[in-house]
Amino acid sequence: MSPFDPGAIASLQTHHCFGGTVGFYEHDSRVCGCPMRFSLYAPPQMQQGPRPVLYFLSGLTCTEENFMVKAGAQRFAAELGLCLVVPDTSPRHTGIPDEDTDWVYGSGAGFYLNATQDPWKRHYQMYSYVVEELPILLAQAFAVDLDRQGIMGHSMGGHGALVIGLRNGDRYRSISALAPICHPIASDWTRPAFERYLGDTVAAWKDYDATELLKRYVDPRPLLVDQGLSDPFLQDLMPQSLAQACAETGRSLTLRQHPDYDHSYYFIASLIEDHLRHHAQFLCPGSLDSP
Ligand SMILES: N[C@@H](CCC(=O)N[C@@H](CS)C(=O)NCC(=O)O)C(=O)O
Repeated sequence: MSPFDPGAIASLQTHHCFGGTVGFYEHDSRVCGCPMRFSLYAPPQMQQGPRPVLYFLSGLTCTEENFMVKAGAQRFAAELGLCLVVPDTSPRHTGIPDEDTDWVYGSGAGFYLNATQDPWKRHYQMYSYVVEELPILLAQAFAVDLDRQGIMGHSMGGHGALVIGLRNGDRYRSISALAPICHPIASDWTRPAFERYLGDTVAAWKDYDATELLKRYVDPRPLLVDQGLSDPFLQDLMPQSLAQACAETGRSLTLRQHPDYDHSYYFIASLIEDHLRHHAQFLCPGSLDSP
């Protein structure tokens, strides 16, 4: 049996939506050593055969539900034939002391990395969960085409999408982010989580920092990033660090900065269509031909 064999999944609820289905699921994760939840939008085209998968990684405090309820992405996923998958943002109910006490680490704050430090390392393995275990699970249960995967995310999830996408050029054809945490090891807001999960070795932190990773991974996939200029977290998100790293390494980056938009799902809902169309260019080019 594969170490990433996800076992059986339980369907918690399903809802018909734009001709397809929004579903919420739970399974016993071997990688995280606890039950994990995710949501999935199956577009109507999935009834005819495998469709590309576009992951959305959510931000701090979110579950697998926020994006499905608030972003309004299903309308465009149904048009483009994209399967949307939204994992939870961390393991939960693991029994780790203080797991629920602070919103920037522990529950809802897995930072999409593999913790190496006690007490987190036994469960907080979100990087391997998203990259390895979840796709295998999906392929067992749904008509998904794992040769066509894209990844996007918001805030902490934007950080996750950039890091996971950059480090896995062979797995993800397309990457985008909304208000991503671009340089987490340089911010007093996010560095404490890295210290807890990864210890005090800066080299280990750099494996999960998009600005640092851009210097390591050179490939032609362009990045799309949107950022609101009335975002209260702007100072800690550091899009300028990402832009500078892209400029220095020749990476194609479309960084769109929007006056008046904040950090909320109102911002995400306003721009999500552009992100799905960005990914569709690479995941299902034919879908953009129709008017
Ligand atoms: N700490 C604040 C802010 C948390 C926050 O803004 N989280 C963002 C991601 S960084 C989010 O998407 N929240 C969920 C939502 O708006 O539905 C809170 O708990 O309300």
